[in-house]
Amino acid sequence: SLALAHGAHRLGKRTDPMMERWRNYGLGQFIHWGVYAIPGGQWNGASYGGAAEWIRSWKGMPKEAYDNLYKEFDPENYDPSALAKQAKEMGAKYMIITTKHHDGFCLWPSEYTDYDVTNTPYGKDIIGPLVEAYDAEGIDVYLYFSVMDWNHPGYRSVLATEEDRSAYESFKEFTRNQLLELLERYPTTKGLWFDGTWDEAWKEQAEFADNLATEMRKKIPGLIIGSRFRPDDYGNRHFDSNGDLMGDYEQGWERKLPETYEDTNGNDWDCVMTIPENQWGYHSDWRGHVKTSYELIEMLVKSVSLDGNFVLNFGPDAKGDIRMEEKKLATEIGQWMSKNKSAIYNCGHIDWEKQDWGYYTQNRVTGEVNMVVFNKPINSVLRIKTSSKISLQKIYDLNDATKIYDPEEISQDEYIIQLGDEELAEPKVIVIKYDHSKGETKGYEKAKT
Ligand SMILES: C[C@@H]1N[C@@H](c2nc3ccccc3[nH]2)[C@H](O)[C@@H]1O
Repeated sequence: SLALAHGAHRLGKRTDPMMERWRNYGLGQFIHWGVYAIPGGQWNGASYGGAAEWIRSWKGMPKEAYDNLYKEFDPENYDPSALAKQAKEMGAKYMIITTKHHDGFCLWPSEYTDYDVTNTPYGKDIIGPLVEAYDAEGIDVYLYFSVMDWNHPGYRSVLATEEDRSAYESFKEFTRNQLLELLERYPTTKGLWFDGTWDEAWKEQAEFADNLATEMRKKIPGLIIGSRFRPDDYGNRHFDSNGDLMGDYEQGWERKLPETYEDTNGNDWDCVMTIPENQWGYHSDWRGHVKTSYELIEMLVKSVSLDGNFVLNFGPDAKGDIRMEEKKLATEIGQWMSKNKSAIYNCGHIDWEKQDWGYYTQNRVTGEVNMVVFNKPINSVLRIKTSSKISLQKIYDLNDATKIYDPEEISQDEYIIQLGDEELAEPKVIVIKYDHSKGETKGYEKAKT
């Protein structure tokens, strides 16, 4: 393998308590909020077809107009504790808030730029009260930070000239200052979620990024930083030139999910997901498919079944209100979570053969296996193929203690259980207690073919 000065500094998963806590969250909330919520995807009577937080890049949005929107930022309905309570009700264990998106507008009072909340009619820190409110609800806070910053004069996507390079040095110093400032102001932050690090200019900054990550972890020991921050010595990102993950978890699943455990390379990972097809910031005109609570619950369960966390995005509007569709989904997901959280929190992958009826999650504390059933077969029979040499002790409906399932062994390590006749009204969790006692099997002979 290549000798890298700034590649992966650790092989395999982090095993410290802060990362164990992260690994066991299951469900998180993303919040995308900024001045892009003011136009909300519309300008001059036209609707932007892209992601609302990218409207500045749209030819229908004059840059001058966008860059003055901050003078209108005055979210009179902003209510951090209401947001935190809603997240609690949904069952989120952590929250990621955009401190600064690609446009460079800072939701905290930054010493290093005037393009921040202090120069808006609102005039106050947005981030601080949100951190306090979520901490008070026991929901861990992570800070989203976009390295790409369209507002900073020193920002470059490519370093073509000497002028670019000297300007970019001032941008790097600015970036370091802002990150250290955020950790200083919000020391209960558990980690940083970096974005906007795909530019060629940044891919040349292996040493700078590596040193900055080290410096940030000196300020907050154990700080959790994903794979989207650092480039390696050769400009490779997420995975270094030896194919090793750089960062504490893989941050590559944006609006998509791995299909199999192999797709995860056995790493920790998160999936960040929008409710519409592709809107992170508030867009007043959601086009196309808006996901239902069952679709989102299936994505959550699938993520946990493959050892990942599922982070669902909310985009408050210009006044700071959460739109009706998001409120409804938070409530519906919360209703399911309130009855089935033991199949999500502290759970992860088990290498039993995936079945069509749904997903397995294994509780890392109790060892119990959860069958999360989404698809009831036409014959109401659920097939269970376990790993070898285990014996099933008890199979029961998580939400109906009177419902015990009697497994019928149909071949080596293969069983079936019979569901009742009733239709599934919602994803059903069936719990399997098992142990490794030498299960006596009927000594099935494999067919000789
Ligand atoms: C988490 C998501 N990442 C940002 C983003 N910018 C992109 C540019 C190109 C392709 C995908 C992108 N996602 C989105 O604006 C959102 O913040």
